[in-house]
Amino acid sequence: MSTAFPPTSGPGDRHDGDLPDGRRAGDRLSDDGAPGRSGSGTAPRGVSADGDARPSSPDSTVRGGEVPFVRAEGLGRDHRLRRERLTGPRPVRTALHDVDLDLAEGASLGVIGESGSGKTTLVRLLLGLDTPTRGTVTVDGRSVRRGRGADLRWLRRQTGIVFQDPYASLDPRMDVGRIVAEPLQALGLAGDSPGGSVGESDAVARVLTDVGLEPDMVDRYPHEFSGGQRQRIALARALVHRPRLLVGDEPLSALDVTVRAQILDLLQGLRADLGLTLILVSHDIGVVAHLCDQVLVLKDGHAVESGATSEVLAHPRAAYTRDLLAAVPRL
Ligand SMILES: Nc1ncnc2c1ncn2[C@@H]1O[C@H](COP(=O)(O)OP(=O)(O)OP(=O)(O)O)[C@@H](O)[C@H]1O
Repeated sequence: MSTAFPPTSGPGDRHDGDLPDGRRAGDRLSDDGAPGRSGSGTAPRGVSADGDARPSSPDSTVRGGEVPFVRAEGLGRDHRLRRERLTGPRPVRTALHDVDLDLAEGASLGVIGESGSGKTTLVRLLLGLDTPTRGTVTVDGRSVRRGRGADLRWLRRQTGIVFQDPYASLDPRMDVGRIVAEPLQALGLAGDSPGGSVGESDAVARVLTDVGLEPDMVDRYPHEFSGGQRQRIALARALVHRPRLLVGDEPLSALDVTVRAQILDLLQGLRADLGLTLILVSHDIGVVAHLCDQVLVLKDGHAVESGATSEVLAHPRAAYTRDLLAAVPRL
């Protein structure tokens, strides 16, 4: 089903510019964006405190609210592997099995599971960075489709992404001002672009302040910053165009414990202040418990459990979830 919710419109939908798709976690981020929030997005709907979750079930859903901002239906991804012999069929590895997911605007979803369970695959499909073998994705009621003639600028404008490695994700040749402004330029939102309307230096100064950095850091280069500061820069870049959806693929795991706590608090504050919808991929169940009101547990590409985080953590139904929780020394 390609669900057609009335798409909200806003200033972000009126600009041109895009970046190529097909990136993997760790790629430089410059392909997101939305310069303002759409009308209905200003008051995040979110999920209720108890998460409005449906009963957990295999390959089931995270039902976050009445109108899903992000919806995946029957989402699956197979990879054809190389033949071991010249004859015979090419074996298939299924990275994701038919996952359904609904997430209301303003809600936060943690995607957890062991390495290789399909977390990054799911996120890449949701963001239109990879093409599903099966199923559909809609964001804000619009179909996320790749391929010839596809134009995902509208999605880039609504999305910010933060990756794991704050060292690899920042271009060492660019100063902070250029790094953070990159999405505005790439999406044609900066005032000096045709049709662009966002004052670049003001937007950069504002978002640097939002993430706890000084606006006068714009002339400095990534190597002059600590890991935590770099992740703040990456966060500033992800948010400079005021996206509605923030996606973090292990954004804290490369940081040491103290810095991790600071960035965790920062993310929590930003999410509330900016009314962001959050999808967070993390190995760290403690991080998910802190930040996310919904959780989806993946195992071997299957959604084995989903629901309100408090409920899933307190009463895990799937044996796999219980094992994951047991593997955490203390939440
Ligand atoms: N291009 C590809 N070709 C073949 N197999 C792939 C490809 N991309 C991913 N896979 C496989 O799909 C499965 C899911 O991978 P994915 O990267 O989504 O896992 P993950 O949960 O994000 O892992 P990690 O936590 O280690 O990042 C893995 O078995 C992986 O080897």
